[in-house]
Amino acid sequence: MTDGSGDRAGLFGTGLGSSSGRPEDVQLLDTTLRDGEQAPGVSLTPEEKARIARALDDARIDVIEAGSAVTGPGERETISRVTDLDVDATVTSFARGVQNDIDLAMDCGVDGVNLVVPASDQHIEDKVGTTHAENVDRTVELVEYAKDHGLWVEVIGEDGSRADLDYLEELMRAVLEAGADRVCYADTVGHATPDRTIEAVSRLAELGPTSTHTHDDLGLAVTNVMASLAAGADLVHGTINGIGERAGNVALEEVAIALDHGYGIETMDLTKVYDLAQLIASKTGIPLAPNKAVVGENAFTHESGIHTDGTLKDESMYEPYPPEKVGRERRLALGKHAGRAGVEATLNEHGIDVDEEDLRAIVARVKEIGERGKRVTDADLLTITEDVQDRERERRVELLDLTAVSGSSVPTASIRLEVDGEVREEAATGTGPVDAAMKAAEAALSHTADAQLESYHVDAITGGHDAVVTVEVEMSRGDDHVTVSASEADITRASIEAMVDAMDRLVANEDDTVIADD
Ligand SMILES: CC(=O)SCCNC(=O)CCNC(=O)[C@H](O)C(C)(C)COP(=O)(O)OP(=O)(O)OC[C@H]1O[C@@H](n2cnc3c(N)ncnc32)[C@H](O)[C@@H]1OP(=O)(O)O
Ligand SMILES: CC(C)C(=O)C(=O)O
Repeated sequence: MTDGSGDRAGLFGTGLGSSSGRPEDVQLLDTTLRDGEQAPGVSLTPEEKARIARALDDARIDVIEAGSAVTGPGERETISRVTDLDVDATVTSFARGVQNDIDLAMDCGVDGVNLVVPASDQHIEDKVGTTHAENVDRTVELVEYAKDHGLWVEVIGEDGSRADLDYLEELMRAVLEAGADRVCYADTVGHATPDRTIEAVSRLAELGPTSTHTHDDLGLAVTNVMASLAAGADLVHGTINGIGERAGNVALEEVAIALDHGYGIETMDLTKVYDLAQLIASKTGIPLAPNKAVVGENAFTHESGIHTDGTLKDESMYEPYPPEKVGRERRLALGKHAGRAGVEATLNEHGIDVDEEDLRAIVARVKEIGERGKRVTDADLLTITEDVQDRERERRVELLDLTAVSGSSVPTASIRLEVDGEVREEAATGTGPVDAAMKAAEAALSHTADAQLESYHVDAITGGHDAVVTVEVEMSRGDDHVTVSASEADITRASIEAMVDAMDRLVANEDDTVIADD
């Protein structure tokens, strides 16, 4: 579907995605394992890099920059693990304008190098301490050396966006003549405007195949990629989730969806994007902002009554593209901005019909809770509805007792539950007391085996080490989903209360035999 602008005539009037000679075939270079890993505090193990590289390859990324071989022996081991995978993508290593960096990259078995040389006066004179002429000569020699060793070579002019453009052009012309496969325009400090980007990239693209490497310091990373493509670049460097130095690199998933949706240009397999984003967030420890485009938790969640009502009438009413396109699902949430349509639809999902009068009362109560700044879970909604309809809730799963022990020995927990009048006891160990308790609860409820924990969130409501925490869980059983929250000073107890409550809600309408012990 290409319905973003409805206009394939072009970006900035240049004809991106049209038949005007601008690239329709755009390739992606993922540098999550190199520039992404340069985000402070991130260090991926060989196993993690291999797993991420495999996932990037499955998502049809064209080039994987697996790291900087010069960094050290540990990094070389991780790069070698990636090259051992024998993926379809071209696997490269960063290398400075130093022969030893190229040799170390080759020792890791890479297909190519991203040869990074200074391009701006500041980088040439003050950082590397060379001259403009010597920089050209040295880079040409290194390109010839790398090509003689059978490598794919991309020459990156570091700080290219602040370079003198005549010099940048001279440098890049020389390296292409020396056999480099492509050159790369680098907005190293994320300083460029789209106009500057178009000016620089169009000059390089006249010389030969040109890549673009943008950073988000001004929030212009995606715009500058689009400007680069419009100016003739045909390969985009970026990272999944936009992680990287300082404010990060351009997020490849944002580039990929913008090209697909806006211009009908296909790049990576978009259906793999969400799983990739989760993998990178969990392995790097850099969480996704809820409002992050494409992969943020809220990207396809609708709370406002007007939006929810519109979405229920036509799914595309408040979405630029369907969530399934990027491997996601649409969700409706309840809170202060809820309206009748959304509340009624959520109740119907739980098999509950309400009349107009009850619905009005339920909506008012939902808004009241929302106004207190609380997320309104399914369990909150069901409790409100029972109250409004004057119905007693008969619990089928109840927590009787919970003990969790942690410290210098292996965390252990034991749990006692009552399920349809029958007492069940289980114990388990885990990575921490919450994990141990959740495992014990899962074991005690294993007769309801098909229930899955879909998500688990913790928020501290008050500050300090005696803070009250709210745990929100989402559980599913077949097609049924339920969200439940519980607040306690004890995080283990809050987790188990939420989980047990969710199970109780999921089996509420089931036949007695479903959770009977066998
Ligand atoms: C914009 C970017 O993302 S660039 C990539 C950043 N990535 C990294 O820095 C990878 C991790 N880095 C490292 O492990 C180390 O910095 C190493 C191994 C590369 C170098 O370590 P050291 O020898 O201790 O040098 P140090 O880190 O202090 O300084 C960097 C050196 O690289 C040189 N250098 C920087 N860029 C380039 C370049 N493009 N070409 C050649 N040399 C360069 C600097 O001039 C400096 O050399 P000097 O010590 O002779 O002045
Ligand atoms: C090494 C280069 C490509 C880089 O990361 C940058 O310029 O930001």
